[in-house]
Amino acid sequence: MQLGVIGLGRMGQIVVERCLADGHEVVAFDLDPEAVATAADAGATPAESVADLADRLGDEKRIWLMVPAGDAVDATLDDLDPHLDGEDVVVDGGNSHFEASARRAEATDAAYLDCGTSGGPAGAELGFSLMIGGPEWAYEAMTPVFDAVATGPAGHDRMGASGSGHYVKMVHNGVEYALMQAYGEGFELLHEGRYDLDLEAVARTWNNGAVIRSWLLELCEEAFREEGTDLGDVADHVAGGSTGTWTVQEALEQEIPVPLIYQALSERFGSRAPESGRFSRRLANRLRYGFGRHEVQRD
Ligand SMILES: NC(=O)C1=CN([C@@H]2O[C@H](COP(=O)(O)OP(=O)(O)OC[C@H]3O[C@@H](n4cnc5c(N)ncnc54)[C@H](O)[C@@H]3O)[C@@H](O)[C@H]2O)C=CC1
Ligand SMILES: O=C(CO)[C@H](O)[C@H](O)COP(=O)(O)O
Repeated sequence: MQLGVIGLGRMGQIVVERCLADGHEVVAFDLDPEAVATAADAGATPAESVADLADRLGDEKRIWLMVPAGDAVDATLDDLDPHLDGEDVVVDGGNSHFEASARRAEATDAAYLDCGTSGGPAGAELGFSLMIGGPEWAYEAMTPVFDAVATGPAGHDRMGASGSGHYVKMVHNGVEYALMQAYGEGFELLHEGRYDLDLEAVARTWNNGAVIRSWLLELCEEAFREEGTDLGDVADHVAGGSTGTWTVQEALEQEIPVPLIYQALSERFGSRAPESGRFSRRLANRLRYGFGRHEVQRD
């Protein structure tokens, strides 16, 4: 299949490389010419603009957006819209708000798929987990690409109508916050508690058969191995927070109590006060690098 990819950062380059590796043809565009050159080196056809990318795709265009959520998605769709009709499919693989995705699906002539993407740059080799919302026929049409970008056929599914893919990803991120907070609190107690423990050894032991083993726990093990059992100069400042905020806002609207997710989000906000000093926050800061290659704040 021929696929246009717009947005060639940490995640978009992986979409390009996994599609090329699976035998698909890729046309690539980014505002940053260096990112386009990287995609071209990997085997993609470089495009000079969104319009150029659209021109290089035939009828029944298949386009994947991997730009930052918000204005960049709307700006890209504004440029794409004159080139799209009802036989085309656009996938937004970023972390857009589900209501914005439902609005965009209504507004564009193309079939619009909102695709929550999990696995982060660190999961590039394995492939991603993809949660997709939008028209069934468009999901079917894009399945060869989803097979390539995801871990395989079991790594993606259609969640339901427009918006549902990003809705599921939003809740996924809320769960991610609470899990990070739980590991952070446990390791903080072990770090400050009664025994002089090697936390890498604790994490490694837990990762081998314990009830609480997980990828995030493997990233805890990696963090202690690379930073030391006291996390070295990793600061107690946790960035990010938009998807967790949306999860809490939606839970309030639905009157569903989500105290763990709310608490994890407020811990992030609390970490931004000067000299907050908590170990759990320092581990959360380092884990965001582990799964998302987000910059580690250091003292
Ligand atoms: N990094 C991660 O772990 C994950 C990120 N996401 C989401 O995927 C999306 C992309 O994330 P990253 O690749 O990490 O971001 P990034 O910042 O590494 O890359 C974004 C790319 O989009 C380009 N760009 C920005 N505006 C553009 C425009 N109007 N037209 C063309 N190109 C444009 C930038 O030049 C940059 O190369 C975001 O929505 C993010 O929230 C989703 C899951 C995991
Ligand atoms: O979606 C993700 C992981 O699943 C991305 O890493 C996202 O950037 C996390 O951002 P935040 O910490 O602000 O929620």
